[in-house]
Amino acid sequence: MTGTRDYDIVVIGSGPAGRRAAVQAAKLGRSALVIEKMSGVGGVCVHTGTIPSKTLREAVLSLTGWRERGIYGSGWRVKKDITAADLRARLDQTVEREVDVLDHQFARNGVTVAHGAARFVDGHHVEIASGSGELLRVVSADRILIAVGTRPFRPDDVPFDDRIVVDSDSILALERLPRSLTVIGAGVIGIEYATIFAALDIQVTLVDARETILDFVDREIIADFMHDLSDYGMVLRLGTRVKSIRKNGDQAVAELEDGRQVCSDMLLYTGGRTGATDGLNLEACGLAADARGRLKVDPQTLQTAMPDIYAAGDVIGFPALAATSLEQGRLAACHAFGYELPAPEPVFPYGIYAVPEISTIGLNEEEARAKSIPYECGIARFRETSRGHVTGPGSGMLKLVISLQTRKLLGIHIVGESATELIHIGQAVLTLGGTFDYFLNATFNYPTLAEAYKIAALDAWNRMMPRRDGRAPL
Ligand SMILES: Cc1cc2nc3c(=O)[nH]c(=O)nc-3n(C[C@H](O)[C@H](O)[C@H](O)COP(=O)(O)OP(=O)(O)OC[C@H]3O[C@@H](n4cnc5c(N)ncnc54)[C@H](O)[C@@H]3O)c2cc1C
Ligand SMILES: NC(=O)c1ccc[n+]([C@@H]2O[C@H](COP(=O)([O-])OP(=O)(O)OC[C@H]3O[C@@H](n4cnc5c(N)ncnc54)[C@H](O)[C@@H]3O)[C@@H](O)[C@H]2O)c1
Repeated sequence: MTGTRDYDIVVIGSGPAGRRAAVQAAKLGRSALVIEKMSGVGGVCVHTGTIPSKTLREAVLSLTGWRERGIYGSGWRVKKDITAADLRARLDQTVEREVDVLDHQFARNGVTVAHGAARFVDGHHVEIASGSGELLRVVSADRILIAVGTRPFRPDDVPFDDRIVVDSDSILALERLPRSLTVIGAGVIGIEYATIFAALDIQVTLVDARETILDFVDREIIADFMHDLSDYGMVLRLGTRVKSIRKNGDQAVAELEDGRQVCSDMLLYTGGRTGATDGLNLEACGLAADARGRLKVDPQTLQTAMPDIYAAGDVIGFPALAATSLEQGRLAACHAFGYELPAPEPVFPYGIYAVPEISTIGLNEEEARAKSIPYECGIARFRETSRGHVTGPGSGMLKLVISLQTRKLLGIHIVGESATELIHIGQAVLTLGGTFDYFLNATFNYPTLAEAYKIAALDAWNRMMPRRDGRAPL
């Protein structure tokens, strides 16, 4: 405790932004209290978002033997009759371990955790209430960080019952595996779940009002990805809005604006998320959220309009990733206690844990063209790497976008096995301002998927090099 207030910082929410901020404050010798309304710490990230969805994906890939199907054939299964209980068992175990690690991290660093819902009394006081609304205590702090995250957007006209019509929270309580699934919303969440369920041989229909999916990703990568989706037999209904969703007995029925109707055993609605600011009584501290419950901050410092109140993580909107939320939490805590950090890297990677994975950083080909930057691309197919043959994943590609003027890497785009890990090799070269010559000259372990970088660099080099016979480059 410093001065007259109870804590140096009170952090509302224990997701990636909140937990990183609290531990950072403690490392700076400050007293920190984390208020969390769920019974376990970790936030949406650990309980309903990142970790559960990635665990489900991993459970599905191991139990179905997905990665070995390229070797043993499409009928290969590690376990026949996979049940919802099989998936939930792995889910519960992973979440429990994550919570344990975080509890221990807080304890080791002297961060106090209070369970209950936080609500502002004024700019330096917060009350904590129990689940039933009973006031437990009021705490004061010099600084407050709002890291309350988001929750699934649930429109009033969608008949959610968390059994047949579910959102990305309630799908995790899955009691049975449906035979058919409709996913409304082909954002990152919708795409990840659609492909995870398709890998279980469940008939999936994916619906989105937009004509195209994942518009921030290089189109050639998406074309490769779409090819895999049609290989699963996934039905795509793009460019059509959902007019109505209803239940008919044990089926969900979605009426589309183009007149078509989709019936399935389960419907997953993933049409975006809303900032969880409504219960915070923001007026009491002089703040207001926008129509989607989000707060505005100074991107350099993460201060809100009230300088002693910071906000970080999904509650401040784009890019709304666990990865970026962690960094924002650290930045906010450092600024709050007088340690100026450089602003976050403007270029950061995206990892989409669909089946197959997609990962991307920097400019894609369409963006390079729109900016009139002269560029060349280098492409490697995973089937060109020996590792691809040894381990099985047949499909996948890595694409480099390279400046023709400077030879610097402008972007890296990957679809396929381990894309979210492989991207970080390219990220290091790109953010350190490296040229693609690094990949031309470096020796790679063999056989590896990372070798795809070298193959892609050679591909670009072949096209950029003047030919001895005077003909145009290949
Ligand atoms: C299905 C899904 C998959 C995802 N996959 C990925 C991924 O693969 N990679 C990635 O980088 N990101 C992913 N994300 C996004 C990632 O989960 C979020 O970016 C991240 O969790 C945001 O962290 P946060 O710190 O803002 O808080 P959150 O994790 O949202 O947690 C906020 C916490 O605040 C608590 N809280 C809210 N209001 C109060 C209150 N009044 N009092 C006390 N506590 C309160 C909540 O109970 C919650 O525990 C995914 C999200 C979803 C939904
Ligand atoms: N791997 C990752 O990094 C990861 C994974 C999951 C989620 N996330 C984060 O979670 C956030 C939320 O993801 P999301 O997928 O819920 O939201 P989103 O806003 O990205 O996507 C929602 C989609 O639903 C569509 N849609 C909405 N209403 C519709 C309707 N009535 N009919 C047809 N289509 C409709 C929209 O066109 C949009 O494509 C993302 O911004 C992302 O940052 C990240």
